[in-house]
Amino acid sequence: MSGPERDVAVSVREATRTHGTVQVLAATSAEIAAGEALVVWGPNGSGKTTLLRLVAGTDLPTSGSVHVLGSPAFDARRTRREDIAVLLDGLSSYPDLTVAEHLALVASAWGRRHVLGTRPAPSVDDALDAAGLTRVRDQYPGELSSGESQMFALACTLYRPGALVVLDEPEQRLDAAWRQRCRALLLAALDAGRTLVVSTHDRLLRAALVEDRTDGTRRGVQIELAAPAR
Ligand SMILES: Nc1ncnc2c1ncn2[C@@H]1O[C@H](COP(=O)(O)OP(=O)(O)OP(=O)(O)O)[C@@H](O)[C@H]1O
Repeated sequence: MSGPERDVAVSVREATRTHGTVQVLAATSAEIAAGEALVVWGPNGSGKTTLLRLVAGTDLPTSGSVHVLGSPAFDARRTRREDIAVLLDGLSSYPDLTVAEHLALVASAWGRRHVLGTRPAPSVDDALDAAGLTRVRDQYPGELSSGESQMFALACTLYRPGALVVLDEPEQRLDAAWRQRCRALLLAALDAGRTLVVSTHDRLLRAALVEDRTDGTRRGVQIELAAPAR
C-alpha cells in the first residue's frame, strides 16, 4: 500500500542507542504499514536486539524516535498493552503448569480480547498442533528440549492478542522442520493482519517475510544493520 491512506504501524526515524560512549545502534530508519513485516537483518552485535527493544518500548532511543501504533513506543508499551506481543528475552513460565495450561492461562488472562482481528483465536489444542507441540502438551516447561522450549515460547506469544508482534530471532535453537513451522506461523500471523517486527539470521525466514504476495501486495521489508567494529 502507498499514499496518504497508508496506516503506519511502526515508524523508526534516525533512531540511535548509545551506552556510555559506545554507539550500539547507528542512526536507523524504517517504516511499515499495519499488516506488514519488518525484518531486521545483520551480523552478531549489529544492534538487532537493541532496535527491537526500542520498538517493544522496553528501552528508549538516545536520539531520533520510534513510534508504534501511532504513539511513542515507550508509551505504547503500557497504553496499548493488549496490542503488542513481545518475545525478546525468552519466556517466563510456571514450573508446575503444563504446556497446554500455559496457553489456557493466556486465553483466560485476555478474556474476550483473546481474538485476532475478526478471527476468533484457535483452541489451545489447535494452537499446539500448529506449533508442533501436541506431543508435549502435558509436559512441564522444565521437561522440554531447547527447541521445544523455543516453540513453546513462540506459541504462547502468538496465542495472546497483539496487532503488533515483536520477535527476536524466533528461529533460534530450531531444527529445519521446526524452522519451517515457525515460518508458516509467522506467515499466517501476517495473513491474519498482524504487523511483525522480526530479527533473524535465517535466510529462508527473511525471504518468506519480504516476498510479495501472489497478488503483488507487499508482505514486508528488511533493514540491514552494519557489522560492529571488532
Ligand atoms: N547494556 C549494554 N551496555 C553496553 N553495550 C551493550 C549493552 N547492550 C548491548 N550492548 C552492545 O550492543 C551491541 C549490539 O547488541 P545487540 O544485542 O543489539 O546485537 P544483535 O545484533 O542482536 O546481536 P546477535 O545477533 O548476536 O543477537 C553489541 O556489541 C553489544 O555488546
